[in-house]
Amino acid sequence: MLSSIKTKMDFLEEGRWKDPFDELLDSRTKLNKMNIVKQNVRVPYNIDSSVENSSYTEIKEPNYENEPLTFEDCSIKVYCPSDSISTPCDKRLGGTVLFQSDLSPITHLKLDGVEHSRDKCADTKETDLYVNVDIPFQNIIASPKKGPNFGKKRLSNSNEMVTVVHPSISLNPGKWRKSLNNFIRSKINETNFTKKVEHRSSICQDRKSLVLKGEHKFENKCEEDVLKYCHQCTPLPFNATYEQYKLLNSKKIGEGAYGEVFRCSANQKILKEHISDIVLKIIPLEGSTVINGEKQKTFSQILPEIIITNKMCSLRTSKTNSTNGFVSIRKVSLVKGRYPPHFINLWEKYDNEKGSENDHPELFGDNQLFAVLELKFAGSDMANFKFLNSEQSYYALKQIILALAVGEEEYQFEHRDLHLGNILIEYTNKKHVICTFKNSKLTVLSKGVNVTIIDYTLSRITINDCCYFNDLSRDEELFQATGDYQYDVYRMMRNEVKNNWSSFSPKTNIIWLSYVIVKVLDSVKYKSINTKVHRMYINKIKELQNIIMTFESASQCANYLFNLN
Ligand SMILES: Nc1ncnc2c1ncn2[C@@H]1O[C@H](COP(=O)(O)OP(=O)(O)OP(=O)(O)O)[C@@H](O)[C@H]1O
Repeated sequence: MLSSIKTKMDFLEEGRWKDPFDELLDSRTKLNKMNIVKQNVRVPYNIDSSVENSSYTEIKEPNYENEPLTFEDCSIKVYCPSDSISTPCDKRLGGTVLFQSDLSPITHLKLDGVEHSRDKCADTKETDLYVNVDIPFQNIIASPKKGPNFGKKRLSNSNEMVTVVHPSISLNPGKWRKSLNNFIRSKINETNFTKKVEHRSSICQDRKSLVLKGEHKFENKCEEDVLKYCHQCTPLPFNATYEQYKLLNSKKIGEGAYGEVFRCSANQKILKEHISDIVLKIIPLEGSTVINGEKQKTFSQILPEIIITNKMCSLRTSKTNSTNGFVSIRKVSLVKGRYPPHFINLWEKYDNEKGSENDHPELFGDNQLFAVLELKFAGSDMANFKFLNSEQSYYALKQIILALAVGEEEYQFEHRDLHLGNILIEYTNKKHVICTFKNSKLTVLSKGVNVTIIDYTLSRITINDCCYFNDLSRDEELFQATGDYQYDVYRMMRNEVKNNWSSFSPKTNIIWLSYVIVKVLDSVKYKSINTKVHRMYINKIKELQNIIMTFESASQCANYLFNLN
């Protein structure tokens, strides 16, 4: 089949592949160049899990010779007028790791240098699993033991903050920024860490986030807007809003650099709306307490996540273009107060069983604000899901392509961080997954699985001529990591958008699809691989792999896969 595709392509005259959508893209590019479209461009309010705003202009070169480096020395500071930034805080992918780059993906510091030590991972059996860790921070304490609580800030019995230290580093694809941040924190004793952290805005702070102003002064009324999205006038008391008896079968299921994620069923007698299985993503806001090594998100940084999540969810009921492929949000709340004890118990249980990389939520005080995103539970991430065989993963892939295509059509959506941790899979009894694409009803076989895309930290959308995006143009460290195709993808995206992150460049979705295809072929888990059907669909996926980069958008790819014009 592949050879026939190739042959066809060889003989087609130029432009033959273009459909009306391509033409639209062409003219959009022209219009963009002429500065006619997108007069109102909002650069992201997206923040991500690892970076945040900085508000400096100076780039300070550390004085290596005369004095020890400090956190301040290590930070490249970039002026950013108001809003924030973000970063991919990726998901845990379970695989191993490694930044083989000489430069720290976060700090731009040369990781192998000062003392030429190679800190080998003590906690892994793989002999070549190491990262050069000569970070030029002083006061590094390498503990000989690694416990489950390594690297975290905790309250000691005497109520003093202590840091548990661990000796080695192991950075996974996925939430790499979080991992490295934790690693650095854990290598620094508490006194110095606390002192230094007060004087920095982030370990990895050189990403700017701009707001190119549109018609209304969005950034000045972000708190108001967040409250509006919450349908509230003031923050609600945290404990009373999420009382234990309202939630059944609660469990912590995940964590990000900012958020803690709990799963529970709403008690139907208490909550009228019927959603049986919900996820609470709890994100501290606006406080001065540094948490998980990062400053807390601001209203202006959380707002885009709320807006994009809402918009992508609204595609479920949209007419011309609809899909269930983006996570469903039930509501969002702004709450205030200490972390409720039942959530603390769940946090500790998770920590004991799995080991948390996050700080203990007891750190939060009485006046702490939190955004609580109530999402529908959507399964486990693709890196941890075990597919029956490649037929199932092939149809999961088709669902992803369709969801992205629908997002492109409706909102000029680009996900821009579609690693396996941001693709959730759950079992379904429904035979088909249905969507509407450019007014046509399309049906994909589910083969027993349903796919949901989450985490819009780096995403880009256009709503009413306002573009929300995350300006990665100064985010050098994001483009320096190596060790997994995921990190090449960030560089490929940068080339594609020519570092103009506001532009609609749906090819980025294609680049991420090429990554997903590679993972489906090479690293996702399968129950059964010695079957004819598995081999057959592996070949089909390989055929798709061979042509995927010829498409300019997920939309164009969907046209091809579904034989549309
Ligand atoms: N709707 C959901 N259903 C099931 N699991 C979820 C859902 N949302 C989040 N999770 C789980 O929680 C984890 C953390 O969620 P998420 O990535 O949204 O947090 P985050 O704080 O944005 O992370 P980061 O910013 O560090 O990337 C996910 O990797 C996933 O395992």
